[in-house]
Amino acid sequence: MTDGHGQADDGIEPDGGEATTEDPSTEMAIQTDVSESVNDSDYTREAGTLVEARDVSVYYNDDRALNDITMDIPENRVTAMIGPSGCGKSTFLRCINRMNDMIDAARVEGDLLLRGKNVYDDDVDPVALRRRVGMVFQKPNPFPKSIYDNVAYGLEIQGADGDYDEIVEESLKRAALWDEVKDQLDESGLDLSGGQQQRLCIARAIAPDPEVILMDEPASALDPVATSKIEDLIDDLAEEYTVVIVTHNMQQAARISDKTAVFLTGGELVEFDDTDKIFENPDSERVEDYITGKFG
Ligand SMILES: Nc1ncnc2c1ncn2[C@@H]1O[C@H](COP(=O)(O)OP(=O)(O)OP(=O)(O)O)[C@@H](O)[C@H]1O
Repeated sequence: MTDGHGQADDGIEPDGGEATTEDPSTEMAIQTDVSESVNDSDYTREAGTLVEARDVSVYYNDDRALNDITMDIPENRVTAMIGPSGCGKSTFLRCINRMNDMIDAARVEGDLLLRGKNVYDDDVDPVALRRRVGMVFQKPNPFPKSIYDNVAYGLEIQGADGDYDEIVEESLKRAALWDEVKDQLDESGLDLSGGQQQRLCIARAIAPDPEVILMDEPASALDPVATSKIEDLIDDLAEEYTVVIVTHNMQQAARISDKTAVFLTGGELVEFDDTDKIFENPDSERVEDYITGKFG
C-alpha cells in the first residue's frame, strides 16, 4: 500500500508492542474458537462461492473508499484485484478478515459473507475469523525468531492441538520452502532471502489451516526469480485454498488468476469476470482503457 498506512517492519513484535493491521501477532491472539458460529448459514448462496460481498461500502471518517461492492469470490480459485493506486483494493481485502476493525477511522457498511455467514455479525469473533482467513503482506514480515518458531508461533498462542513438528513441516512443504530450510529450522527467519522470507510468511499463514488466503501485493518487493516462485506457489495453493490477491502487476493477474476484479477511482468495482474475459474482451470501456495502459 502506498497511502501511508505503513508496512509491517514497524509493527511486528510477537512478544509485545503495538499492533498494526499488518501485524500477524494481532491476528493470532488467544481467543475462544467461534468458528462454528461463522459456519452457520443464514443465507442461500451460489454453489462454489466462498466469499460474497453485498453492497459493501467502506468509509474512512467521511471519505468513501469503497462504493457498494457486490461480488462472489469462488472457492479454490485465485481471484485478483487490480486497479490504480487508491481505488480501494487493499481496503476491500481487509474487509474479508475484518482487519479494517483496527483502523479507528474505518466504517464498513453492507454484508460480507463467508460460507454464507456475515463476518460482521455480532457473534463472529474477528480473531477466530482471521484463523480462517490468513493474510500475507507486501513486504515479507517474519518474526525475529527461528524458522520453526515463525510457523509454530500462531499455533502455540492459539493453543492449537496437533503435532507441531508435523504441521510446521507440512506448512513449509506447502509453501515450497521445506527443501531449502529443513536443515536450518533453528536459524533465524530474518536470515533468509526476501523471497524465502515471503514463502515463510505464507507457511505461517497456512499453518492454522485457513480457508482463504489474502495476499496484498505479495511479490512486489521481490526480484523476478523470487516472484516467479511465489506465482507458482499461488497456483499450487489454489488447489487447497481460496486465494484473493491484490496486485499492481496486470501481467501477474493475467498469469495467475482465474477471476479478476477491476476497481477504478472512486472505490468502484467496474468489472468482475473470468480473467481471460477481462484481459481479452472486457465489457467496460474504462476497463479496456485501464488494461491497455491508457490511464492508471
Ligand atoms: N487507514 C486509512 N485511513 C484513512 N484513509 C485510508 C486509510 N487506508 C486507506 N485509506 C484511503 O482509502 C482509499 C483506498 O485506499 P486503499 O489502500 O484501499 O487503495 P489501494 O487500491 O489498495 O491502493 P494502493 O494500490 O496504492 O495500495 C485511499 O484514498 C486511501 O487514501
